[in-house]
Amino acid sequence: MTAPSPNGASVTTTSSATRPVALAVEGMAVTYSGILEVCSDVTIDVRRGEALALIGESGSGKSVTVLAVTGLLGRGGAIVRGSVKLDGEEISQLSERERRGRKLLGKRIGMIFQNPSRALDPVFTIGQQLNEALRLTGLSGKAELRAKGTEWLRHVGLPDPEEALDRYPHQLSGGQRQRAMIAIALASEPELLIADEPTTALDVTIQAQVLNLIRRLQRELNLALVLVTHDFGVVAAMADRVAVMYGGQVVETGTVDEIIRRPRHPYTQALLASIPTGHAGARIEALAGSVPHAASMPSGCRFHPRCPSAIPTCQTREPILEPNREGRVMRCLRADELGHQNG
Ligand SMILES: Nc1ncnc2c1ncn2[C@@H]1O[C@H](COP(=O)(O)OP(=O)(O)OP(=O)(O)O)[C@@H](O)[C@H]1O
Repeated sequence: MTAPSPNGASVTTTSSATRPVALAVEGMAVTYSGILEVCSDVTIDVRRGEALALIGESGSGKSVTVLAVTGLLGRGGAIVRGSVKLDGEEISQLSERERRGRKLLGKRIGMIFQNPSRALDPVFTIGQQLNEALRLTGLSGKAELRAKGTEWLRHVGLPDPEEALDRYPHQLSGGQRQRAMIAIALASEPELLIADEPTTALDVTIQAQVLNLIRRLQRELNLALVLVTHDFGVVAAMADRVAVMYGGQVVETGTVDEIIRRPRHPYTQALLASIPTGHAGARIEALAGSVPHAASMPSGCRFHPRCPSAIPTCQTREPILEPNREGRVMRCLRADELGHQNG
C-alpha cells in the first residue's frame, strides 16, 4: 500500500504489526549512583517505519529512558534491570567501550538533541561532521563524500547545500543548525532515530517546519522513531503510537487516536484536560502538584496522591502495566472500572 508523504512523495506502508521490531525495552530500571532509581519498569517498543512518542510532565523519566537506550546516561547512571534490544540484540549490559566498538550511537542509532550545539562540534565544518557519519556507510572518496554530503543537506532543506558543507555551525541560523544535525544523524543510515524535544529551543515559526521534516524523513527512510515531547500537538502531528510516562514508569500506551481521543488512565486524562483548548471561556484543568522525585516516590501507585480516582488500595498495592478488559494497556488498579468513563 502507498500513501502520500508530506512532501508529496509516495511512501510504502505495511501493516505495522508485520514490520520488524527495531527497539524493544522491557522492564528497564535505571539508577544513578547505584541507589537513586529514576526509572523503573519502563516497557516500550517501536517497529521499523513507526513513530512512538514518549509524553509526560517534566521529571517523568522520558529523557532518562532515551539516554539509557543510547548509552548516554553519563556519570553514575546505569541500567540495573530489564532488557533493551536493538533489532533483537541485547544491548543493555554493554560497556561504553563495547557500544563504541559496535558503533551503536552514530551508526545504528541516530540522535537529535533539543540543542544542536550539544551534537555539533564548533571547531569542525558541517561537511567534516557529515563525512564522519558517511564513512560509517562505507563511503571514502573525497568527491563521493562531498556529493553525498551535499545531497543530504539538500534533503533536509538547507539553502545552498554545497556551500553549507564548508560552514561552521555558528555560521548557520538555529533552524539551519537543527537541519544540519538531522542530516548528520541520518547520514550513517541508522535503523532507529531518537529525537529528544527536537524543536523546543527553536522559534515557533521554525518548529513546525523541522517537525514536518523529521516526520517526512522518518517515513521516507522507513525509520523507527522515538520522539520525546511534552506537547500533545506534537504527538498528534508526529506519532503513530504513544507511551505516557509518570514517575519513571510507563503508565499507558496506545495508538495516537486511543490516547488523545479516548484516554483511559487518570493521569493521561488529567494531562489532556490540562491543555488549554483555545475556546473562549474554556476551563484549564491544571493538574495539581508535580511528579514526585525519585528519592521520595510514594508507595503503591506512584500517581495515587494526585489521582482523582484513587481508592485506599492504591496507596499500598503497586499496579502493573497490562491490558485491561477492553484491551487498553495501562498501569492502574481500577483499569477495568475506569476504562469506559471517557467514552
Ligand atoms: N544525572 C542525573 N542524576 C540524578 N538524577 C537524575 C539525572 N538525570 C535525571 N535525573 C532524575 O531522573 C528523573 C527523570 O528525569 P528526566 O530528565 O528523564 O525527566 P523528563 O521526563 O525527561 O523531564 P523533562 O521534560 O524536564 O526533560 C527526575 O527525577 C530527575 O531528577
